[in-house]
Amino acid sequence: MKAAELEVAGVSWAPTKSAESVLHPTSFRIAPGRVLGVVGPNGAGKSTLLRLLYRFQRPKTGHVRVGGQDIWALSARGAARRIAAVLQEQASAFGLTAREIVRLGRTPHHSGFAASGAGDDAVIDRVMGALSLHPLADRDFGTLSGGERQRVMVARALAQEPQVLILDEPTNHLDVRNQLEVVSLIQTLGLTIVVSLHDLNMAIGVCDDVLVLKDGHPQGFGPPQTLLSDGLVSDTFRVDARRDHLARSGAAHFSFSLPKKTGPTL
Ligand SMILES: Nc1ncnc2c1ncn2[C@@H]1O[C@H](COP(=O)(O)OP(=O)(O)OP(=O)(O)O)[C@@H](O)[C@H]1O
Repeated sequence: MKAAELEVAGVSWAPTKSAESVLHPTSFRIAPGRVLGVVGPNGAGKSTLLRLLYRFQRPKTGHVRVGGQDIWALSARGAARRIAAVLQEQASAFGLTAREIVRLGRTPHHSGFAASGAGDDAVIDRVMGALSLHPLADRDFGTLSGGERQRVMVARALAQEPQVLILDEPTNHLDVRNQLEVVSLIQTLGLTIVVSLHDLNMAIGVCDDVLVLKDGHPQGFGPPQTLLSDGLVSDTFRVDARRDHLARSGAAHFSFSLPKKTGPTL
């Protein structure tokens, strides 16, 4: 799989008939193979931005370019060969086996009614192996655990052989072991990745750069080690945030508390 540059130039979005934008003009550029984390409080606009990146919604202003090409100048199939997404809600996948779901990732590579071939099987075997899914290949998706389903959906996205991978809260509902596995996978894929994360400590560990959003406004973009200061995090999340270094590993680590209330107490 070959990574490509992702360029986001002045994109904004508002619901139809609404004058109010939920995402205000946002710009950044990610070099091929870099990992961008999108962080911010609930309702900040993270999923909205991600929907623009995987061409589910058209931006009200601005452009998204992959490898220099505007994704809306491509066909839906052409875009799906370059960008794949792993989303939080996957209800439509019930009733199929794990392998059948991974096979769906090959659809953008077929023209017309062409059947899938040996090349597809090789890709499917490879990505299922990478995610340790062979033992689950014939299981009905609906019978899998949350962590197993997440691995199947990542495999389906990788079967698309994209250049850019979008992950919306990929560690939600996962136990510690599965969270670490997803994180380690993200770090080893070599794709250009945009991942929304609620866990800032995870963002520091995984991401080359982070974009901080608040109320649909970008608050900053840059390497997490320098961008995520106590002040920016406290202000964005309306908490008292304190960044320390873990004694054993020396890794940066945030802890949080509610701001002390001023004024009369009960
Ligand atoms: N289609 C829509 N119509 C109206 N409002 C919308 C629509 N899509 C998103 N919004 C609003 O835009 C804001 C941003 O939503 P979004 O889901 O992007 O936030 P988020 O940062 O992903 O939040 P969370 O962390 O809670 O998942 C919210 O107030 C949401 O209600």
